[in-house]
Amino acid sequence: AEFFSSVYEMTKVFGYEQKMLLHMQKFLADNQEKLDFLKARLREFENERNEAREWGAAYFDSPLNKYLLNKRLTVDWQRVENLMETSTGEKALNRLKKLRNREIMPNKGELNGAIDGLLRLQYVYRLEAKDIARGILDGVDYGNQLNSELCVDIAKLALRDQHPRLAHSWLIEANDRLAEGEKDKELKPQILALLVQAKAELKDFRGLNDTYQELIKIQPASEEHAKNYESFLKSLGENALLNDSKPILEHAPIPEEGEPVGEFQAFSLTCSGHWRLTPKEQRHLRCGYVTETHPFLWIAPLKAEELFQDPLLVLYHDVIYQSEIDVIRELTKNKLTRATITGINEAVVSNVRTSQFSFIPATMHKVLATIDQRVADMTNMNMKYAEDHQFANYGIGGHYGQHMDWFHQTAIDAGLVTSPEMGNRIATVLFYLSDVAQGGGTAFPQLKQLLKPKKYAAAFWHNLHASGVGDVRTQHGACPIIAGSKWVQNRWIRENDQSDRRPCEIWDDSLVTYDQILELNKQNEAASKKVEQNEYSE
Ligand SMILES: O=C(O)CCC(=O)C(=O)O
Ligand SMILES: [Fe+2]
Repeated sequence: AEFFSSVYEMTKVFGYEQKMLLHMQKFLADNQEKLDFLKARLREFENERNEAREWGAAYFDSPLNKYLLNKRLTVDWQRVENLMETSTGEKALNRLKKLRNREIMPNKGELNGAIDGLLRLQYVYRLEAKDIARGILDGVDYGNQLNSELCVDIAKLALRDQHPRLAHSWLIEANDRLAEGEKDKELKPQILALLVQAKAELKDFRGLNDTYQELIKIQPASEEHAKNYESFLKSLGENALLNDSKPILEHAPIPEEGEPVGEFQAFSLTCSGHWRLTPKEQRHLRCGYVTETHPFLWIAPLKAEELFQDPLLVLYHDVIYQSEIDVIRELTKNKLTRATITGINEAVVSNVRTSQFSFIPATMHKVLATIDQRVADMTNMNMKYAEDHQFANYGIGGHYGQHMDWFHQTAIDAGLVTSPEMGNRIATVLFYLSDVAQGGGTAFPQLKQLLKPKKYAAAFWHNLHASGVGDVRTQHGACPIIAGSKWVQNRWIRENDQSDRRPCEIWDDSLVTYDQILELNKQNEAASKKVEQNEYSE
């Protein structure tokens, strides 16, 4: 059902839960009625016995009493037994079960998916477990509390997904949140055992030892713990620095200028706003009205905001209307499916892209054709070779990791690209069909740009160099949603028939220095001379 990847699905499920509540109420009412009846019988029987006791031995002298006792022990008790035997509220229970077994309902795997989403939010936005457990997400208080058991569940997944820092912070939180009751007494050794594991991965050997000692104090007989500890000591070998104590930070420090940074890390730093352009770097960027591309624009100019010049990245404001969005919502109703990414041999469902999407051809509705005319005005491109309109909805925690929109040759060769004859994706127009309450921006790590979704706006960028080579600087992704629901529309424009719109060049404009371009020209000249010579020699 993949319900966690879309708020749209989540509202449906939420509606079903309302019905489940009603069935549970019915179940309770039926059972209450039964219990009330049984209680009344119990009191009746007790009264009769008390009366008998008052009579003493004389009780059995009365033939009437004999009869009453017999009647009770046969018919009345039989009735009670029968009633006790029947399962009450079965109908309500079956209805409840049926609802929960619906396709759309979340399953255990999706519970993990929801925790994954939460961990992603924590990692990307550098949130603290302490705050999340109190219901505070990036400064906004949602007022819910996570108990110790839930914190342990989250920690387990964090450990499994190689986030020992996050696991560590969730375990500390779980420990702080232990309550008095029996249930939480069982949790304590579990928490300590997991802490030992996390501390081992974080190489906090001193802390590990201390935690282990605490663990065997409350669970001395556990062979499993002892075995884990043994094998851990062995793996450390000679160099076990058991006195090494390390303060454990919940998040890795922000990398310094020039330090190597992983791609997902760079994407995350852009999402969280830690990577951004300085005012000086942005000084040459302009905002303005665009009127040149179509005479109609003299009446209704486009509002353009330049975000980057090379590669070109522009944000257009107010380029789609509520009436159009209403049509789109109607067109995509019940058509969304879990998004996939292009894998090695096939499209695959992946945690890298958790959203729901649908492709709709422009011929489906005249509104889509109108939008395309506007896209042509915005981009000065020929829309004849554009893909179908793609609509996507992201739920809480939903995201799309860093990627390039253009196709790698390997994907084309493997036959994974639809209509490869239309060429590569020369440009993208990404419409924002909703605002997003918190998070959910579009991040371009290489350009240090974070676009906050703004309803009715659209981002436009070139994916390819003028030579047709894919431009790696256009790498981007959808940051995870903290709160709200995000709707976007993608227009992917292909290379075909654009030569009069964006003339191609033989050099690759990723070669930023002029010297490099001259060098490439020289090579090209030499190569073409060689071709000429070959032609003459034939
Ligand atoms: O939703 C976003 O912000 C970006 C989506 C995206 O990059 C894509 O669908 O290719
Ligand atoms: Fe994209």
